[in-house]
Amino acid sequence: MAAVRVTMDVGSDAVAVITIRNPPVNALALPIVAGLKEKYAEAMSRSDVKAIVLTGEGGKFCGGLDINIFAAVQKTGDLSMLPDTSVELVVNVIEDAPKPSVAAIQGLALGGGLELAMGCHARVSTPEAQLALPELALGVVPGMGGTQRLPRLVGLPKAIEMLLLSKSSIAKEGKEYGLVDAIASPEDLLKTSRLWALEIAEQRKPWIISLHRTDRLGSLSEAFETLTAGRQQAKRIAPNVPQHQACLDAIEEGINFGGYAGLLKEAKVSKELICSSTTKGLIHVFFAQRATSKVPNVTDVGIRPRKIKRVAIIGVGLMGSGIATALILNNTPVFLKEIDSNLLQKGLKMIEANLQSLVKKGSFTIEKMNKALPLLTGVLDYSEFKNVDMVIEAVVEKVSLKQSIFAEIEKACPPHCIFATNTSTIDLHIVGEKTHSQDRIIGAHFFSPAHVMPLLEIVRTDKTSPQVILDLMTVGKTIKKVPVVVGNCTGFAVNRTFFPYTQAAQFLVNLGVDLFRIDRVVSSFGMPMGPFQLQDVSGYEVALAVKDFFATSFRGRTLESELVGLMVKHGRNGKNNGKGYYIYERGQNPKPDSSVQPIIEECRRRANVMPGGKPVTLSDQEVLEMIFFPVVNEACRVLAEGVVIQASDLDVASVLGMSFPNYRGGIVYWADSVGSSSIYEKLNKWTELYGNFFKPSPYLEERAMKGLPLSMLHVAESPQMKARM
Ligand SMILES: C[C@H](O)CC(=O)SCCNC(=O)CCNC(=O)[C@H](O)C(C)(C)COP(=O)(O)OP(=O)(O)OC[C@H]1O[C@@H](n2cnc3c(N)ncnc32)[C@H](O)[C@@H]1OP(=O)(O)O
Repeated sequence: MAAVRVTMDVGSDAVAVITIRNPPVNALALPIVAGLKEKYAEAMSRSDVKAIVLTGEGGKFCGGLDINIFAAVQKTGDLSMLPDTSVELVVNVIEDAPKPSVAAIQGLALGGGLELAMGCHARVSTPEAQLALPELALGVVPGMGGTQRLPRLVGLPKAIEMLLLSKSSIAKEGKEYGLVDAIASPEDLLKTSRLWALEIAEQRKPWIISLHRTDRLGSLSEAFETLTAGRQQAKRIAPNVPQHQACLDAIEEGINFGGYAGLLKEAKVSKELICSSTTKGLIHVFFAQRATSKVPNVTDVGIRPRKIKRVAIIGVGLMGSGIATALILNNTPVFLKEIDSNLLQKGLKMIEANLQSLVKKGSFTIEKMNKALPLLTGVLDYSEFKNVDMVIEAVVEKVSLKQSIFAEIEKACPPHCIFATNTSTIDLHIVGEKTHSQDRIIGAHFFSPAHVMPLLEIVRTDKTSPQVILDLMTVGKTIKKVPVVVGNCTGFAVNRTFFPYTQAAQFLVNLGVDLFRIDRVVSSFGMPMGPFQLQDVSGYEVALAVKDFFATSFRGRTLESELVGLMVKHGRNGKNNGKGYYIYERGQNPKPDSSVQPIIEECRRRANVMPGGKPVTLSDQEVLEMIFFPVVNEACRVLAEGVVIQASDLDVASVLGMSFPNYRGGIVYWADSVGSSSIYEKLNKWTELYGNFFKPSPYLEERAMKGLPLSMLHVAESPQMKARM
């Protein structure tokens, strides 16, 4: 029997339980949509069926429409491949049926899954089930009536909040604001749902059609006020993508002309969005992110992750405290080691502050914080290390210090213990040079702030054992990070790819381009902040500490600038001391500081790179390209050297580690949308003008010459290439 199917069981109580079976998340694939129609038709025709309970197999209700359908439509441009799940399925088959349906929700009801449930006449759920309409995060709008039914069930303000932020709720909260009608334990879920469905059929409970409700919408003027606020919020949080405004358009249509008109508008905007470049980028990132968990010779060789019960962290600075926060929040006991009790206390305070800020933001409850804190134990020596399964070293980027720490922990820890380093740049072979445990050495490169940023770059050497890689991937997932496995080189995948980003920006300043204009251009492109504000925020020490590693490793293609050194010399330390390129005042947005201009002038005089001593004139587009094309060029080297397993890993890493705009699909995907030959030509032009920093790599040159995408790692084996040869 095929795994993907819909089944129906009719009980002696005259309730038909219709079950979606499509592991792992019961996505609405085409056979499921067809199966639902078929089983509903059967249930309607059978005289022994009075009511229906709709549910999903394996503890999950439904993860939404099968996103592969979107990918197929985008590939072919054939919109007719999209099933009409809104009117044909939810309205005609479920909502307007002569027999009532109750959704029995467990695990999750996301996107089309929640929309199916909202089309039912009532919803019963287990308390912790996750409910959300995350379609906007995929670049589409809910297409099965979510824009209409959610506001009618939970009220407009809550619906707009859930939609614009793709925010999920757990069912017991959903019950409070009307999304769910009853909560039941997993054991009682079906029993309660069957009873509820029968009671509707027998008119002992109301037969509610959500699409027809208006009681939660408020007055017209209230609704328009909420919509206007929603539109302003959308402009702020999603300025470069269309789906947020489109979603509000569909809601507005429903408020003006009724739910059914709203459904038609929703269907129209859904179709308009699906083949847009931003939606394609977001869907690419969705699948690319899932692909990172498949690592050849690690996840496909039958080994199982070992349990990591206790972790030790060495060095409780900014990174160490962030990593510790992430671990304890996810129930892993942590030993924190520092060299003296002052530093230790400082670190413990930082962790407490991290937790408090998460509570303040509403990400965690005080109870959870109070449960997490006792999982921390501060230590000043290695005596507790005999009981740990993993050590994460997070001290300053100093080779000799790291080497001696690794030699010490080799003696102090049990033989199975994993030795991870959070270095962001140093070659792992060098870090572990003084040990005999090369197979246990691995990079656990977190991004700052480590308890917030989602990427975990897992760096393996040719000696790291698959078991150790798998264990760290599992720890990463446990603490809700996205682990991307990369190879060992200076800067690894992310910092290596992006080192030209800052250098190019500084070079542009030396060429006479306004520093704050550069930041504005880069932010408008979609980065959360420009390169100079980023430098302010991440601290100048980092920039100064890693500069030489890059200069040594990538000799001949780095650009020196004295800007950061001069800033420090003039008493500026970035956000740390409130004075960087910007001024930082408590409770206020950073303001460009015009008094930085003399420092910039001094830097320009020293660099002396302006042609004829005059500032160059560049368009915003040229500024953007001169910053990002060198990054693409380095990404090509990363691909050529096999630092990442597949090009899409670098897309995910750039989005999650550098906040490259996800709707542009990641650095390689974006570069392919620009075209390898155009990037190559521009880089060649700048090489002639400004030198080898811009020189196209052989990988880029080859693809540009052959007109191939950069994401195609193996040219000779590609079918396109063969077809051309
Ligand atoms: C018309 C409608 O309005 C439009 C829609 O419904 S659009 C879809 C809306 N739904 C979503 O956005 C949910 C997307 N999925 C997720 O967020 C997460 O996968 C999840 C929370 C469901 C599960 O997360 P997790 O347990 O970490 O597992 P994860 O690795 O992400 O997914 C497991 C597998 O299910 C697949 N999957 C998850 N949701 C899917 C979906 N909606 N369609 C197709 N495949 C899906 C993943 O691609 C992955 O496949 P793989 O094993 O072959 O790589």
